[in-house]
Amino acid sequence: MLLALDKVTKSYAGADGPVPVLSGIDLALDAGETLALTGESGSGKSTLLHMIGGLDTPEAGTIRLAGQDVTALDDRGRAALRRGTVGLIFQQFNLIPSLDVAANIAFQARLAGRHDPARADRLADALGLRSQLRKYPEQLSGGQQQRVAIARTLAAAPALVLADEPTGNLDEATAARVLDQMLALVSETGAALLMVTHSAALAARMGRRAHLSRGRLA
Ligand SMILES: Nc1ncnc2c1ncn2[C@@H]1O[C@H](COP(=O)(O)OP(=O)(O)OP(=O)(O)O)[C@@H](O)[C@H]1O
Repeated sequence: MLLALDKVTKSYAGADGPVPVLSGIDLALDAGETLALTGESGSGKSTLLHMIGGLDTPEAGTIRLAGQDVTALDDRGRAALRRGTVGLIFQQFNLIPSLDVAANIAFQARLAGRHDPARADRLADALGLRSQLRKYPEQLSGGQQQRVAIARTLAAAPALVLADEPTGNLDEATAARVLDQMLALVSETGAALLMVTHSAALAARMGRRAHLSRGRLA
């Protein structure tokens, strides 16, 4: 089992006391599996991804990832997890403004000690970034920046890709093509993919689907 969540619970402070967001989430994901996570705006999808990626901590419950208890790690341990095991693709692309596209794509793979120029090239081609490699993030459109962020994560070949609406800035045809690439790469490396999406068409192409509502997964 690559990822196992056991009774993960989280609430945020509200005006009248704590407001529960996640109420005992159980979830298991094997290497190679792909899961679409759907749910209304505000249902807690990003909160769940942040906790799996070690960016936030649950109040109760445990998250085991690649044999480690994420909830028991200190800041350094969680940073190491993000560097080596998890790839995060968020709605904010967090590209490095002083690096060109090629260097942005290679950045995480280098940190993880897994830079493979051939894989980086292949991803740049597959995601339609070949002619953008010497440009800087500010010279790109939102959709191009999003594709660089996706290429950067996949180039590092993480065991688990966590993606929060990774194709939200792309038109339907480009989104479908980018998902093809994500699915091809995770299948090639045996990674698992957990992707938040509002698109039923994209969700239908994932191996499994889970819906988050009222703090619970169904
Ligand atoms: N740091 C925070 N402090 C207080 N409340 C928060 C915080 N982060 C999230 N929330 C609340 O928790 C709930 C879940 O937020 P979250 O961003 O996880 O939802 P989501 O399903 O990802 O939504 P969307 O689809 O709109 O991105 C929301 O009601 C939000 O207001």
